[in-house]
Amino acid sequence: MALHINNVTKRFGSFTAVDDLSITINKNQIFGFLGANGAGKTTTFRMILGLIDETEGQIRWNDQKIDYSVTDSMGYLPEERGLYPKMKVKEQMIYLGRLRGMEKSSIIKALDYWLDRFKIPEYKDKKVEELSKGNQQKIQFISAVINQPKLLILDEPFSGLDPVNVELLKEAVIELKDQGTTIVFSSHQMSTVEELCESLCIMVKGKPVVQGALKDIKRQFGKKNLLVHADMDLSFLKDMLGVVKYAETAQGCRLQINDESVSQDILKELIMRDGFIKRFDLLEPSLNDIFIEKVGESYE
Ligand SMILES: Nc1ncnc2c1ncn2[C@@H]1O[C@H](COP(=O)(O)OP(=O)(O)OP(=O)(O)O)[C@@H](O)[C@H]1O
Repeated sequence: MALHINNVTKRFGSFTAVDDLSITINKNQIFGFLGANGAGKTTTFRMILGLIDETEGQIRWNDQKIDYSVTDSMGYLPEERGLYPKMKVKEQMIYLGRLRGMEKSSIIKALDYWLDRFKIPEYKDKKVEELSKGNQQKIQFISAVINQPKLLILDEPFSGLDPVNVELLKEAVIELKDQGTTIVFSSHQMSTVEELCESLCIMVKGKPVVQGALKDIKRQFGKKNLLVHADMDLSFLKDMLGVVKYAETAQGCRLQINDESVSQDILKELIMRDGFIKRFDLLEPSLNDIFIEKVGESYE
């Protein structure tokens, strides 16, 4: 099972919101969509779900065009959350589950499971408007997964959640992946994307500017981070050849360097200066570094 997005473009009038996007997302994968506000993530999700038509190109789920015959096996957490505030959680879930062709008994069984999982069983008979924003979000997530979807699309699922609930949701996403669900999500939380996704795409103005497996993206980025903590004035490091960024932090000096070999030059220089070196860590670039460079260029 795979989701194929082939040369997809979406125009609204003369404005191009998604520009020649091609991606394959395999079964059991968690795929991340990143991009600045307005980059085209939500538009892509709506096309995947068949809510809007692509202007050019095609999207296929298991080689099939996405229409009503397959949407029962999909789950969607939309960016504009859409629960009925006056309806009780249980009634709402029964309504949404029935729309997807589920039996009432299996809806209740799944609802009980997820409410327990999210540690909110007491909200089953509460109206949605009585719940906090974070708890409403968990209910919205449950509504997206109540039918055990094969393809799950989550638009900003972690926004507005406290760190404990982010963890609960991350665990749920991993569990669904392990059970065979293909998950596509967007997020502005780089560390979460880094933890969950093997593959991702960074979009800028509708175009994919970075795409592929996270480990390859990091390798191709080339630059590395270096953390140096030593009993000496380290400010000379900012003038060394190959040092792109320099910042003093509580843990020491955090540098971005052009490539690994620069770290050897720095180490030699530190040894020559004869101060006590407490820490010298060569680190992979973070997704945040990559995002800021790639998306930042588009602001210039
Ligand atoms: N129905 C529409 N008509 C006209 N323009 C639209 C429509 N839907 C989206 N757009 C435009 O397409 C662009 C992409 O919007 P989209 O919502 O896909 O971005 P996004 O990456 O999800 O952004 P965010 O991170 O802010 O949610 C935006 O410039 C938006 O204004």
